[in-house]
Formats: sequence, C-alpha cells, structure tokens
Amino acid sequence: MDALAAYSWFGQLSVVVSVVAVCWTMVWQNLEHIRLQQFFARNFNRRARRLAAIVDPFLSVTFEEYEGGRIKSSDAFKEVRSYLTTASTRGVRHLRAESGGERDGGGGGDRLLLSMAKGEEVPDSFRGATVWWSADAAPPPRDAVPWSRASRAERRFYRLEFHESHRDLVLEEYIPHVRKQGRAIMVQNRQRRLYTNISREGYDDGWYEDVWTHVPFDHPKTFDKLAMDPEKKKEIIADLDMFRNGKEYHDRVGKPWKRGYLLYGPPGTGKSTMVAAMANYLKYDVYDFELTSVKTNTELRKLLIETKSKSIMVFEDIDCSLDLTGKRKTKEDEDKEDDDDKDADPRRGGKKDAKSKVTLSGLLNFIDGLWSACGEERLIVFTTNHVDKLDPALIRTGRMDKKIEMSYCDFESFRFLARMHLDEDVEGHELFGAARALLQEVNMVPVDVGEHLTRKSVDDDAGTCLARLVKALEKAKEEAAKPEAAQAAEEDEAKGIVAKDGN
Ligand SMILES: Nc1ncnc2c1ncn2[C@@H]1O[C@H](COP(=O)(O)OP(=O)(O)OP(=O)(O)O)[C@@H](O)[C@H]1O
Ligand SMILES: [Mg+2]
Repeated sequence: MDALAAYSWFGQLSVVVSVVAVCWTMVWQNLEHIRLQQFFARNFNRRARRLAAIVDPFLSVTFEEYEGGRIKSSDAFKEVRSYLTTASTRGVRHLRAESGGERDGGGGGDRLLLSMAKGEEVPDSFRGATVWWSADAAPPPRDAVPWSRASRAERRFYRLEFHESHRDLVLEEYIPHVRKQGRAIMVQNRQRRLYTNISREGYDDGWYEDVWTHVPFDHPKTFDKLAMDPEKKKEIIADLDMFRNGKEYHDRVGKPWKRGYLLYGPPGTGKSTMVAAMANYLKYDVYDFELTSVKTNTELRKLLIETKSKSIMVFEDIDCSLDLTGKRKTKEDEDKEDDDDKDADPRRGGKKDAKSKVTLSGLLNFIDGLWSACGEERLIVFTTNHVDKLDPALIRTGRMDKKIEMSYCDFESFRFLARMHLDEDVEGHELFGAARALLQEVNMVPVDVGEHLTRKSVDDDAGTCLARLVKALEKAKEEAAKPEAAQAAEEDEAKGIVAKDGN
C-alpha cells in the first residue's frame, strides 16, 4: 500500500467512526429522554394513584349483559341479576319487570323476573364488608346488527363498588358467592320439565335429533300432601337433603353424584306420587324412561347422555318394562347383542319394527357403569309392585341405595288423609274410631281410603265420608274372611262363568 492509499483508507474510517459516534450520541440522548419520561411518568402515576386512592378509595367491577359484543347474554350477568332479585326487591324502590323467558332461567308463563331498574343502587354486606350494586345501561353499539333485537338493545350492566381494603375478600369470595347464590335462585325459579322418550311419529326414521320430548312439570303433590309414616317421611327428606348438598362428599370419595331409590309396594300406595313430591322438593326435572320404547342398549345410553343435571330419572313398573329376571350375559351374548343393536337401529339399515332389546346388563351399566358418571346430581328411581321379581344385581346397594316400601294405609296415614280430605278436625267423630279399628284388621291402599274420604257432593260432610269408608272396610273384611274357594266362585260368577253342575 502506498502513502496516498493509506491516507485515503484512514480518511474513510474516520468518517465512519464519526457517523457512528454521532448516531450513538443521538440514540443515547433519546434513550435518556425516554428513560426520564418513563421515570417521571411512573412516579407521577404512582403519586396520582395514591392521590386518587385518598380522594376515592373505591374500586369497581362491571358485569355486562353482552360480553365482548356477543349476542347471548352472559352467565355472570344473569347470575348477578338473580342474586340481586332478592336483595333488590327489598331495598329498591324502582324495579324492572320482565316476563321470565326459559333461557334466562325465569321460566316463562306468568312468572315475572324482577330486577333493579336503571339508575338504582342497593347496598349488600358480606362478612362485615359493605358493597354497593348499581344498575345502568349504555347505548347500543354503532355497529349493531340491524335485524338483531339483542344487538340493537341498550347494553345493560351491573356495577359492583367496594372499598379497596376489601379487594381480596370481594374478588375471591364475595363474587363467587354471588354467582353461586344467583345460580341456585335460577334453578329454584326455572320452569321444570317432565321429559318422555316415547317416540314421536317419524322418530323411527332417525331424523329427529331430540331423543326427549317435554312438557312443563306442574305436579301439585308435595311431601305435605303425601300420607305415610311421619318418621319415614322425615328420613327420606333428610336423605334428599344430604344428597342435594353432597357435592363435596361425592368428590372427596370419588363417587359419581347420583343416588338410586327403589320404591316398591302394591298399586295405589303412592309410589308415583312420591316421585312427584321428590321432584318438587328438590326442584329437579323428571325424565320418565319408557323402557319398552327403547330399542337397544345403545339407545338407552344415548338417552342417558342427553339428560341434564339436577334431575330424577324414573323407571316406572320396572318389572313389567323388561324381562329383568334373566341372568347377566356372557361375552357371546354381548357380541350377539351388538349385532342386534345394529339390526334394531333404523339409521343403520335395521328393521323398523324391532322389539326392545334392552337387557339386564344394559340397564346395570346404565345405572353404575362408566357412562353413568356423565352429568351429576341425578336421582335414579325405580318403582315396582313386585320387588321379588327383580334381579338382585339390579337392586343391590350402590345401584339402589335406598329402598322404600310404600304400603297399605296405617293409622298415621289414615289420620293424615282424613284431615287432608275433610279439612277439619275429624278425630273426635265416632266413625273415625270405627274406621281406625277396621284399618288394623283390613288392608286398604291409600288411593282407596282417599277416594272414600273425598266429598262426592256439596251435601257430603265428614260423617258421610267416614261412613262410606267404614262400609267399604267392613265389606273388605267380609271378603277377606270368606274361604278362598267361595271367593273364586264369586269372582267367576261375576265374570259369568258357571260351574258344570250348575252350582
Ligand atoms: N300415600 C299417599 N298419600 C297421598 N295420596 C296418595 C297416596 N298414595 C296414593 N295416593 C293417591 O292415589 C293416587 C294414585 O297414587 P300413585 O299413582 O302414586 O300410586 P302408585 O303406587 O304409583 O300405583 P301403581 O303401582 O299402580 O303405579 C294418586 O292420585 C295419589 O294422589
Ligand atoms: Mg305408579
């Protein structure tokens, strides 16, 4: 390299170094500037926050009806609204009334859903902390979908305000408590349903997606109107309470949250009525399984999957629904049954008129197989007139946890029915004692006792009804005293069958 070239190279290097130096200085100065800005901003914000906390130490949480522009109202909003229904109806002067749609957990029909009107505020207290709820609404968004009513409606919201010293209590305990209470109120108020699986016209073609059809469940029977031994009734109610509040226990011991009840006894002793009373007490839906309409075990499983929590699954007259006296199946039987499932499934080219092929093991698996754990908080109730006909595997503990015998009318049930039907203190009536004495000798089911005690005309009084009952009991006593042969002859005569010798 000659001297000139070396000079030129050195010159270029110095230019590059100077440019880098200038750039670095600029960047550094700006960095300093940004740092300073951040420093000031942080300190100012902190001070501003501190100042704001002194001036206004309250925090707030907002529950919007439509979260993030969705058109389905949010669960949290509905839960808060339900929770506030109780608080607001007491403390608020201006309420908003809506007809309770099923989707909102209101239930439709005549029910009204009351909530705080816009601009109202109500205090609430929780573990010594006071919080305030207010209701408000924002105008609909500019980009509202014109044909969607929900989208065009104003955006309602609830605001919860509390002192910042209660921040942890409110966020971690109070809000979960409000949501849980709100959900419970929604369950209490919802219109309950009675479901049936009886197939509708066209179902066999496999086109209907819904395997259940339903009607509103409005059965008037409650435990207050069910005649039975008071101690037994108390025990059943306590058992239902334990079950309803048993989520933690079932989780702890690793048991699916379900319970089996077997109700057995002669016809007319109140088994179906007991199911209605249970459903009304627990506020559960009822799924009435008509097993004779279920073609296969697979279909039974599908029905199970489609049931919701907080429900009673009832199998009435289980002994008549299926041949459940048979043995459980071998492997070969199960293979054959799978083929039968295919045969009976019209969607898979099976015959339409296939008879029910639900088997005992299908039912056993339904009750406590792997699939039975899907969903939670469900009662399974079997009713039967012939408990002795049922396979012991079906009613063993774990499948049927509680077995309740519904029996003939005893004195307590009679007294209960007499008071309920005659609506007065009938125990002093002379015929009351006579009926009581006869009931110790004769078996009569509650449905018959109730029927005799029912007033048939406006002129009927307690005496007339009791006399009718006493007469029926005396007749039943006479019948019971007759030898069996005479009874059979009488029955034949009634049917028009006359013995060959003419006697
Ligand atoms: N223990 C009872 N208390 C009050 N009412 C009863 C009682 N038992 C029966 N009844 C009345 O009798 C009618 C029939 O009762 P229910 O249908 O519950 O009998 P069941 O035991 O289910 O009979 P089945 O075995 O024939 O199905 C109902 O209208 C019910 O009101
Ligand atoms: Mg019944």
